[in-house]
Amino acid sequence: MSQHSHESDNSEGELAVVDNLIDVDRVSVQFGTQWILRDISLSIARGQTISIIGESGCGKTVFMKTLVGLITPTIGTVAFDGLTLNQLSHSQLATVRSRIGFVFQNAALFDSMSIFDNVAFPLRQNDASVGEAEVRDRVMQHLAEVGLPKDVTRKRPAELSGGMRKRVGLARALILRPDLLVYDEPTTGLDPIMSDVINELILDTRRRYPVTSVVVTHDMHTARKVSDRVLMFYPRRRLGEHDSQILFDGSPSDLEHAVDHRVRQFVRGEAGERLSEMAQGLED
Ligand SMILES: Nc1ncnc2c1ncn2[C@@H]1O[C@H](COP(=O)(O)OP(=O)(O)OP(=O)(O)O)[C@@H](O)[C@H]1O
Repeated sequence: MSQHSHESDNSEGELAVVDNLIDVDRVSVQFGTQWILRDISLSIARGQTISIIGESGCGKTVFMKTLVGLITPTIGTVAFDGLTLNQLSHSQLATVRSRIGFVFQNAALFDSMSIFDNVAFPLRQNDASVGEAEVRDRVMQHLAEVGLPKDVTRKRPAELSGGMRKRVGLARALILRPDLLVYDEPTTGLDPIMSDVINELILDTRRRYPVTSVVVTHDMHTARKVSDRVLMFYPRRRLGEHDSQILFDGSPSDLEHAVDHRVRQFVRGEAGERLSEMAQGLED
């Protein structure tokens, strides 16, 4: 159990141990004169799958990058497994990154490499001494887990469909057995059936490994289906100084009945007051 675990009362009044992989403490991020994130504090429990939703430009990607140390907060700290990211050396940060698997929106495969070499890449990069027999075993295991046949290994990414490329991206993200998996828009650009295949794979991956997952998505079906918890961000510039930027933090089943009408509008896909704002030329 890590040092930053703490005890809290559960509903029965007993003490339950809460073990967080990530602790975000009063984080704000500013670019130029603009605050993109303001005073965000939250924790992500080990094994939790959390979806981040919210309109374009609200800061989902900036938040995700801050979680993994790609952006240093202007104010506040992010701790990964008890390690405060902005206090780490480059090599310590690289070690933390090797514990994080990224599933990128466009799969981000290397076009000139075979599927086999794409999936093997993080393994070979991370540990030059790993033998080819082990590389082969692990690549084949992870390709099988994402439902890809053996004969894809020699192909190049361009020869596969978008859905297959996403699955290769997931196999590659899993090969180092990460503690954290970050999915950036995992279903964007896929048809509804293939989107559901990816949703099932996200669920299946969680069943197979005790991984913590953060899913940045516009797809409400994905957010509802794969998450234990949903966070809805709102653009900082549209809020008053003391308003919370997280409009919703809870179970996906509670989204429809959220107290805040902006959450209900978002999940139902209703433009609401934006239409009148646009008509008045106020929309940015
Ligand atoms: N490196 C940067 N420098 C300056 N501004 C940035 C930078 N990265 C993001 N921004 C700004 O921060 C805001 C939030 O961007 P972000 O990409 O996090 O939005 P998002 O919620 O992920 O949107 P989308 O759903 O469209 O991907 C935007 O106004 C964007 O222009």
